[in-house]
Amino acid sequence: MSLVRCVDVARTFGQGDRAVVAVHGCSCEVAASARIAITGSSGSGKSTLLHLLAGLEVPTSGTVSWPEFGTSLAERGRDIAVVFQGPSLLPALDVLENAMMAAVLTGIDEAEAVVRGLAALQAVGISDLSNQLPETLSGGQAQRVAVARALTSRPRLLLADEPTGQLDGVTGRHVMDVLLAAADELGAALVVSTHDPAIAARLAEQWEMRDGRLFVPVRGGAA
Ligand SMILES: Nc1ncnc2c1ncn2[C@@H]1O[C@H](COP(=O)(O)OP(=O)(O)OP(=O)(O)O)[C@@H](O)[C@H]1O
Repeated sequence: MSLVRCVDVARTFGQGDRAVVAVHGCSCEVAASARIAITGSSGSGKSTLLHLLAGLEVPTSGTVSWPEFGTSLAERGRDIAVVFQGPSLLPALDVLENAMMAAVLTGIDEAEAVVRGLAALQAVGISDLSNQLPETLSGGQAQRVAVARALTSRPRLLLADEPTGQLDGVTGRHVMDVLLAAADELGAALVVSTHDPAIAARLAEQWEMRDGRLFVPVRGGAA
């Protein structure tokens, strides 16, 4: 069962002489139980591919489909969660409100969203920070809130863009522990883009982006 199917997908930014082809003719599928690392150097197209898988970028050509999810953005929003690269917390909301946000936006009532938010903050190890504002958090703490937020909608597809990129080794490993445990508990697919070979090695499949082209190893064989 595939959650996402990309067929000959390309994404170009800009036009004419300034056009940058971030992703070239990429075909791939994400299975329901997948654990995938997308590796590659800076600028190779990892974030663009992740955003295409999430439906946050529209392909310039080719098709992206989500056979198991609804066709509307709202329906997909219930099943797909993204941990973004870089700061993504809303500064006026406290940690719990930020964590609840994904659940609230998918129509979960507030009392249930609070329960889910607190459970997610506990899972990432920062429930004691619930009432603090993002400006008081370290980078590692903020990233854990971003992970907690992604969990509160109980997604079936969890996409994380360099979730450990700004973190020290210990904190990064803990964030990966949380993502892997959450994916197992939710029964979700997990796709993580990363520069870090040690992080990539924790996922069952390694996909590589090189200059916008995707290389997916053949199962049980050579790349
Ligand atoms: N919105 C945009 N407008 C113009 N160019 C873009 C845009 N987004 C990405 N690009 C370009 O597309 C290419 C791929 O970028 P992308 O961010 O997907 O790579 P990446 O592998 O995720 O890089 P990094 O590891 O540094 O985050 C780069 O040349 C980048 O400059």
